[in-house]
Amino acid sequence: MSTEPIRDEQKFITSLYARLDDLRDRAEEAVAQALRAPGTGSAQSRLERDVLVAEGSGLLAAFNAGETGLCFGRLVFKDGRDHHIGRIGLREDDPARTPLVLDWRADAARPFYLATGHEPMGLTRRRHLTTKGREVVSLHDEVLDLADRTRTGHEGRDADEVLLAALDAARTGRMHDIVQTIQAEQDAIIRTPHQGVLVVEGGPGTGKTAVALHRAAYLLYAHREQLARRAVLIVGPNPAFLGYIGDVLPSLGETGVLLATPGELYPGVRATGTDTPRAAAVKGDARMAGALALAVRDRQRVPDRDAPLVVPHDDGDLVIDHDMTLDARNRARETALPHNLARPHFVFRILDALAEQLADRIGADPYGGPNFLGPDDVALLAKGIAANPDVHDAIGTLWPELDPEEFLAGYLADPAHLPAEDAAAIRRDGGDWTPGDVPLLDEAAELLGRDDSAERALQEAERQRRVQYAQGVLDVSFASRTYEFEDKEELDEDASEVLSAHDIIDAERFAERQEEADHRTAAERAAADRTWAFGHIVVDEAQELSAMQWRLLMRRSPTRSMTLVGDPAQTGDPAGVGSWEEILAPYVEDRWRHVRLGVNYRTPAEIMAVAAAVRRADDPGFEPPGSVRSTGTEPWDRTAGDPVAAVAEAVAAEAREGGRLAVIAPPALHPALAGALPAASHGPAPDLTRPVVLLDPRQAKGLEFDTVLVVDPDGIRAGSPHGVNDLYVALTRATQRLGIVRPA
Ligand SMILES: Nc1ncnc2c1ncn2[C@@H]1O[C@H](COP(=O)(O)OP(=O)(O)OP(=O)(O)O)[C@@H](O)[C@H]1O
Repeated sequence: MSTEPIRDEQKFITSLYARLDDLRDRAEEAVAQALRAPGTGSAQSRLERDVLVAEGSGLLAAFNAGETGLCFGRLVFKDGRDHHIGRIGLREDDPARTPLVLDWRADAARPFYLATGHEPMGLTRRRHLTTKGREVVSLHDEVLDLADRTRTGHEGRDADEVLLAALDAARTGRMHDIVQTIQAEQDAIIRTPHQGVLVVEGGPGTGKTAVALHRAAYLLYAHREQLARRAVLIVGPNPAFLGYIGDVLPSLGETGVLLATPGELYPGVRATGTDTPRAAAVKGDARMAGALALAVRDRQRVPDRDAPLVVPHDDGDLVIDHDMTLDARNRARETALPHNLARPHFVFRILDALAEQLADRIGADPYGGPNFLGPDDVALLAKGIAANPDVHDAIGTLWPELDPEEFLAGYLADPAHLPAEDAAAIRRDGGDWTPGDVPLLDEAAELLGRDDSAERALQEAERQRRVQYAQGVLDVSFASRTYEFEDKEELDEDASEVLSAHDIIDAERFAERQEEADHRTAAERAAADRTWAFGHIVVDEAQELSAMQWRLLMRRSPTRSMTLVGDPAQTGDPAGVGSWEEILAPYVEDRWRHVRLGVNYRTPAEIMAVAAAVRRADDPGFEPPGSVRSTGTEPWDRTAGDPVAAVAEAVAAEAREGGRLAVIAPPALHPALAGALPAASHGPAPDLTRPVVLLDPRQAKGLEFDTVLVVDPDGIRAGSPHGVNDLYVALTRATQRLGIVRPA
């Protein structure tokens, strides 16, 4: 094998890193200088500093991402074009700003993922470069033009060699990006236009999570301005999963993303409680929306005919009676505003009616003539009544101002408008909020509304002033841009300055940053704002979400720009919704796209056969996704009188193989197993980077390990209404070896 091509590539890679170092130094210096600058303390100087810091920080994140695997591919075209492909794009420091390496997301990089012998897309050769640190360790060439007789000695026998090496690599407890080996079917999904709802379905290990994350990175690249402002939200099933996937986007240079579990989507509330499966199912059901709406109406009361409210007043008692309240309530409800926003209508109506009542009494002509009081007198009376705190207290008992948390706590203590057994399942007096309560709090917040009109008007006027100001500063910055960061289609010169200040920050966001106190990114601000509208939402394990959680998420996505990935065969949550049609019809009818991934990249064929047999017991026609590889290692299956001791023994034996190992067992066995496996990480947020972790099947969702031991499969299956799905999930987590331990 010739070493010359490796030497040549090494020379190129070394020069590329020199360029990266140079750009990084400059960006670092720009940030440091901006922060050091004394400034005048004026709004103008603060804005200028923020432009520089934002620009420098965005570039630094991308440059740091480039440190590992900066360049991993090369495309040689028949027409003489020759491009290197990398994690980020960089340009030469010359007047022509010659592209050095293309961003993997650029259109020109697509043949790297799509070209085949049948459809070479103009390529003669595609090269995969494998690097370790800054050193080129191997090359793998694919010749796509059979007429091309040049040979480098690095032509592989098998085009999938690079992919298989990636799939076979030992796991680290953290998901890695797949930019070097994205498959054609995955590439198409990653680059699907961002408008509308895209559902990505596929069995275990088909790369749904990987594809969803790369799609987020692609959309941030293709629509940077819009998405940097509105932020991208990624929803995953539990904190361990979010930790597992948390490195992928930063490794692609993207940081403007908020990762959250569904239980974290109501700012200010930490859902630390747990619901019974029955309570979770009731709370997740769409009927809860109706029940809560009725419960809010219950708080809009009318006194009985024979029990009006009487408020003593200087000019005689004020009587708030049935008819007066009913009329005020109807008027307020007719506004169709949320409870707290309709409240002023109710209040004014009652105050008017009371003023009339008093006027009728005081100014009545005993001889039946017109009232003695003129409009000014009545207005004065009304003013007096409006200033009377007792009147407001009385009105408050009829139409109180309500806070979502207080309201929901009250509702859960005595749940109304539900069948008795459902109400009993969710009844709770006090205690911690649960993930199932979060969408109910959000629903309550929607139904109640917050009367912040005065506050908003003031803020808006101030914001407009700042936006105008910021636009001026940005225009100055745009005119004097200095960076050569290549980020887009190489031929599209105008679009190549994507990471200049204009793209990282626009006038609106920038103006917001002008407030000294608020230097947060869009993602940070989104995390704190219940009414935030995200630019795009990715939902992983989407089959787990309840109807109520969907209502919450759809409110966060008014444009319905969403990527939903999931597998109905893996549904574990008792509140999970049955079909995509059922989930989506209320929001987008049938206007959504559905794509499937059909190849299992994780689980070897031997393990998949065992997992599929479990499902076939209930569903003989069940077809799992085909595994891309087999390892020749058959799973083992043991019955043991002392399953805990058997697991400890098996863990010790498997440890010799190295890599990461997970013991997946029903929660009831965890205390005993944790005792027998002192080195295992376990609990609500296990450390997945440890060599051994102990998980229950729900925690294992979305994760993968070199070796998996499934303990008491029958117990897992019997453990919940979706037990068979939980077992299927547990059995499909291994990339190399699977063992099963059954209690005798
Ligand atoms: N094109 C690819 N190149 C390299 N690795 C890949 C590729 N596609 C998927 N993988 C790997 O396959 C494994 C499974 O991918 P992923 O977790 O995204 O699957 P999934 O469909 O979300 O699985 P599940 O539904 O079981 O959680 C991961 O290790 C992922 O990195």
